[in-house]
Amino acid sequence: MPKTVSGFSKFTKEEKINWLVKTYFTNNENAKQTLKKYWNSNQKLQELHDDFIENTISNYYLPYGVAPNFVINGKQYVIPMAVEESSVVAAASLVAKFWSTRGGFKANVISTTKIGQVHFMYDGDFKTLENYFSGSKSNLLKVTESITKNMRKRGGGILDIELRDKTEDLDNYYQLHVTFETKDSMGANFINSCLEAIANEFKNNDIQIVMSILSNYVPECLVRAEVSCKVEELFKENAELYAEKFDQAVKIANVEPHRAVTHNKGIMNGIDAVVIATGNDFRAVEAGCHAYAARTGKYKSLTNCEVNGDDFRFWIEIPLALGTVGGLTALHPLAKLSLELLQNPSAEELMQIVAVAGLAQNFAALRALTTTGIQHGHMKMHLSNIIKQLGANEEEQQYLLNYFSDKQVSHSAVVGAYNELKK
Ligand SMILES: CC(C)(COP(=O)([O-])OP(=O)([O-])OC[C@H]1O[C@@H](n2cnc3c(N)ncnc32)[C@H](O)[C@@H]1OP(=O)([O-])[O-])[C@@H](O)C(=O)NCCC(=O)NCCSC(=O)C[C@@](C)(O)CC(=O)[O-]
Ligand SMILES: NC(=O)C1=CN([C@@H]2O[C@H](COP(=O)(O)OP(=O)(O)OC[C@H]3O[C@@H](n4cnc5c(N)ncnc54)[C@H](O)[C@@H]3O)[C@@H](O)[C@H]2O)C=CC1
Repeated sequence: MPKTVSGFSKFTKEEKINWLVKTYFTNNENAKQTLKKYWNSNQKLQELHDDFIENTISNYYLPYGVAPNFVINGKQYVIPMAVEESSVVAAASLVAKFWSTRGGFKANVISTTKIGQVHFMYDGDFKTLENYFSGSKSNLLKVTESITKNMRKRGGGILDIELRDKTEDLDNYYQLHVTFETKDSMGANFINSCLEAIANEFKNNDIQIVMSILSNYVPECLVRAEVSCKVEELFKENAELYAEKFDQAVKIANVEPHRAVTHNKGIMNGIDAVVIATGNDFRAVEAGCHAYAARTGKYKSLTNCEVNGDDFRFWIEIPLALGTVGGLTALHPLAKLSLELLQNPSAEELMQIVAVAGLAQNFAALRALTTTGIQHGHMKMHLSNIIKQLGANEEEQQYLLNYFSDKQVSHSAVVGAYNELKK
């Protein structure tokens, strides 16, 4: 077993790679070459990426695609998507085009409040704590003034500080529950700085601060996106039957968590791709969306459907804490480019775009699932990946793509056809 390494963080990049390949790889040169192949030839750009995180030894890049023809609240968009999974961008593009001739997507932001909490322990009389809190509340706001000054000028800042008694859940546990408006920033660093200043001012001999941190659960930072049309506009044939099956698919996701998780994974295919492309924090968005899906105590669909006579309506309501300033949004050249492609949206507009991407993705998946089945389209897009994995040359690749143009694609069918060709 390799020995623990000390001082690794102080090694140069080259030294880190040398240590790694010597310790963990049998073919040192090959591993080194793979890592180096992904370095950017522009040294400045590479240094920028090196500095995003710690112990950077290479870049791990995702394909960056675009889905054109989105119409959101009457405005045209090309949506950037950073994602590794085939058929996601194709599905978004297909659905964007489909809805562009049916009134497009309608989206609106319901609320934009973010939350942060100072968690603390207190083993005394609640009335005394309440009095102490109300006596110090104005001071708690005062100590954050230098941090919130610019945000207040933008119309944001701290909205309120509440004392919450959580002793029913955990002995001696209380919170300062703080609400924020962070305008065009996601606000994580801003919120955390405010919370630490508040905690520092609030603590006393009887109050033990445990931690001060924003919450990634933001049910009051909500966005809604919707599509609607007449049932007969939905499907070329058997529209009523397929609309009913589509509706049932959503209902199933609402009652069956195993299905709901996959259903919501499909939604996140669209959401994460845009969140990543715009330099936002996809872990925060993922955690918040799944918590919202489970807000009733049961994990459910993030989308809803209604078929009312001739009318079809399909919508999503999700919490999204996004930024169009701060974080990596201006620092990562591709994130910056994505925002420019989206015509430099405000955070609220970006919330609408991301919600639409999630809804579009779910529409594509449900339409495929309830009609042809998912594998038909997905495997059509995945075909070239399978062919490349087999090591087919250009000519063989072309032959196999033609061969499968009118056949069902599966991994074993492609392997079979390739082996036949090689005979
Ligand atoms: C895959 C499609 C789009 C094929 O759909 P199709 O009707 O066979 O496509 P087409 O070849 O007739 O082309 C029509 C349009 O689709 C788009 N399109 C088509 N091909 C491409 C391409 N190569 N590159 C870019 N765009 C493409 C594009 O907009 C194109 O229009 P055009 O540009 O020609 O004017 C369709 O079958 C589909 O939407 N399937 C669903 C795919 C899906 O949901 N994938 C997600 C991954 S599966 C998963 O992870 C989630 C899941 C499914 O488990 C979630 C759940 O269970 O709910
Ligand atoms: N739990 C979590 O989600 C955590 C996330 N993070 C990271 O924090 C980063 C996001 O934090 P932020 O505070 O948003 O970024 P940030 O620290 O880059 O700050 C953004 C700043 O931009 C300024 N600003 C300029 N114009 C503005 C406008 N129009 N509206 C609002 N602010 C404007 C404000 O001073 C604001 O504080 C992300 O990279 C995220 O990954 C950090 C800690 C925890």
